[in-house]
Amino acid sequence: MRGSKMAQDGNGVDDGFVRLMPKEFHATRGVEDWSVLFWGAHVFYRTASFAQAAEFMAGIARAAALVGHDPDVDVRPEGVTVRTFTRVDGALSAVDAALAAAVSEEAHRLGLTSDPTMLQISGIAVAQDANLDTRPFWEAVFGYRRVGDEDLIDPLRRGPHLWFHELRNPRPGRGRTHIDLSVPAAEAEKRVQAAVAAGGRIASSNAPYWWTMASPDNHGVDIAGWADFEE
Ligand SMILES: C[C@H](O)[C@H](O)[C@H]1CNC2=NC(N)=NC(=O)C2=N1
Repeated sequence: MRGSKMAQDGNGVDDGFVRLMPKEFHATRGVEDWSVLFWGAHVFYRTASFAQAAEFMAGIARAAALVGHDPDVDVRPEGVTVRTFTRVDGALSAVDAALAAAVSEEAHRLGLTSDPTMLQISGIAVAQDANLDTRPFWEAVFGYRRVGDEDLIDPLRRGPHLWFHELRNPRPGRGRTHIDLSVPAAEAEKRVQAAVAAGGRIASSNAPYWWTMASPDNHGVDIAGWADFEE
């Protein structure tokens, strides 16, 4: 599958850890609230206030200290998003499952509930001619760093990543860049249907792994659920 992004794109980086595939991650007890998207395992818990989000943040910090692995955390008054990964390309290991379970325990202690419909990772896919390398330009413009041969990422993992792929046959009516959206597997098709209801079109379907969508004026968006089922 084209989608074995994370497997292939450890990109020669063998950090000597035992990779936990998404299917194995999901088989771990206590991580039921989590989804595996591009760049790691993610969860979103709703909070009633910023103060409650901060209280949860303190619990997350305790969980991280206990497990010995630090997550990325996005704190908003509406809720808290947590991401864990082991390798820079988002590949997981057992420690991510342990941290995920510990974070969920803290959330449940506070009575928080997760909402997977709030999870998504967006990226910009840039097509380039086979013998052209435009990565240095994009690296300079964004101030991004390389991960493997195909991706550039925000060093603090905030903005969308850039993915470089070869421009295959010219595709009139579709530009040289498209948007990638990685969502929980259970959300992908709903998102496709919502996009169609809003005037979009399915240009090609690789259901349930990914759909290539076109906006009413032919901008491309790929909606991907595959990261959540990789075995
Ligand atoms: C829809 C499809 O899953 C996406 O276009 C994938 C394909 N493979 C990919 N591979 C890499 N390395 N980065 C990506 O962002 C990416 N996106």
